[in-house]
Amino acid sequence: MNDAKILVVDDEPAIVSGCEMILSEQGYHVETCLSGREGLKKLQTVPFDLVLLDIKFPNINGIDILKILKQKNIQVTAVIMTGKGTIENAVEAMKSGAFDFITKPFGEEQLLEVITKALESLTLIKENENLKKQLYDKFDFNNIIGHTPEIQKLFEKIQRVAPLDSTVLLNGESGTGKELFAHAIHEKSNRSKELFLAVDCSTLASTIMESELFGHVKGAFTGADANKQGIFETTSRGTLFLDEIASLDMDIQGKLLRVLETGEYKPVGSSRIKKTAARMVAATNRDLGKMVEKKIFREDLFYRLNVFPLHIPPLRERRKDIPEIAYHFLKIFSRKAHKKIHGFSDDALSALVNFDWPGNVRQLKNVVERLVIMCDAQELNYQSLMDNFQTDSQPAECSSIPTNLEELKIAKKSLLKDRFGPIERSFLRQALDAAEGNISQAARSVGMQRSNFSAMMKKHGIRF
Ligand SMILES: Nc1ncnc2c1ncn2[C@@H]1O[C@H](COP(=O)(O)OP(=O)(O)OP(=O)(O)O)[C@@H](O)[C@H]1O
Repeated sequence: MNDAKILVVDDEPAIVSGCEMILSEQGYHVETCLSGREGLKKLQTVPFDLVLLDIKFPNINGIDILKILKQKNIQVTAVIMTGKGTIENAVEAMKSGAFDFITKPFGEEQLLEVITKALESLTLIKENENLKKQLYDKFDFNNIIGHTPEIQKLFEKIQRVAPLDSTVLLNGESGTGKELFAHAIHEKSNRSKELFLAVDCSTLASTIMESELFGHVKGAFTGADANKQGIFETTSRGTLFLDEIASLDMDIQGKLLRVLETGEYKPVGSSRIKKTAARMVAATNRDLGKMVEKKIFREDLFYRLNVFPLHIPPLRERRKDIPEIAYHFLKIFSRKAHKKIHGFSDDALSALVNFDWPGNVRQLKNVVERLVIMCDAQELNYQSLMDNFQTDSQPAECSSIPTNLEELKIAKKSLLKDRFGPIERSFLRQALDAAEGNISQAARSVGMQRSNFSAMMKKHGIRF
């Protein structure tokens, strides 16, 4: 938000001109006032994104200014400048709605850090407001939601590969949307009028899998009392989505390779060759390259599948998509439940953005669904979110059994984080509630340094 409009209000000319210089150099539009009254007047007449406000003026103090702005419903993010030893005032200012404070004297780095943090939070608040406005009229159903460059690049690649017959290999953690993207490939291809069939390769035993995929003839095995058409034949000229391809055993891998190379296969028990024109899209949450190295996945099949690999990043690597996805599901589930919920509170949305989502979009979807079911208010707030995170504490997803010490350590760390995160958040909330929002007091009451306590708050997206 480098085009943000910032007002600097202080009666010390050196501070005003110093801040003006540093902030203008970053591209911000800066205006200045040398008295509290002048600053207040300006804030009431001109819209600013942020005000950097001294706490002490001869006629009016910064806290009074904040209170007047609040009464008049003037929205501006405030960062308060305080002198040494006036920490209590700073806390009061935060309670009156200031986003943060900075203690004088401060350096360029400190100033820019606090301003960047405040503006980042403002961006999220504005986005929340926009999404609330759009909630009941804009989103399209059944969409793949995502505007981050990572997802936009994926869309672009899908546009290019969809009309071709090339095999696509989707890779991504569980719940990132692999099936949704596979479907999008089908929809954007010339086969969109044909069938899209999804097969989860991990659910069927290999003996059944072969006959499921390729069909069988009467008498091929005990119980085969009639000819049966396989999935390839059913798919015909459509798209076959092979999910969890890493679960296929070596024998079927060989048969699949033949289909990919020649389009030919034999039903179980038959010597007659059949041909398929199905397009294949495969998906896995495992590292097939590593499986090849360990000789548990065929190298030739890997290269055949890997013609056009698409990686879907986990949600924690595209956090900017979280608000829009959360609102997308809010719209779907509130309609379903016949509830008119206006949106998420800012701190609830911030917590959603900061959570790591080990179960990715699927987990976010489940949390929002549960929130909507439980919600009797017009807004989904932080507390209801916390309550629902706690009931969401099912074992964190561990996509595969670790195969070495390093992987084991990573899995352990991630499980600990998933279990511990909600407890840590509730711990902070409890201390803050008991201290009526006074951060220093809350930190003291639990035996922590204020700086560590606020760092932990920041990690969980808690603002006071
Ligand atoms: N970008 C997105 N926008 C909207 N919904 C999404 C998005 N990504 C995933 N979803 C939804 O999240 C859920 C999980 O997605 P999907 O089943 O495609 O994930 P997956 O990667 O195939 O999971 P798994 O590996 O466990 O099979 C689905 O309900 C899907 O519709």
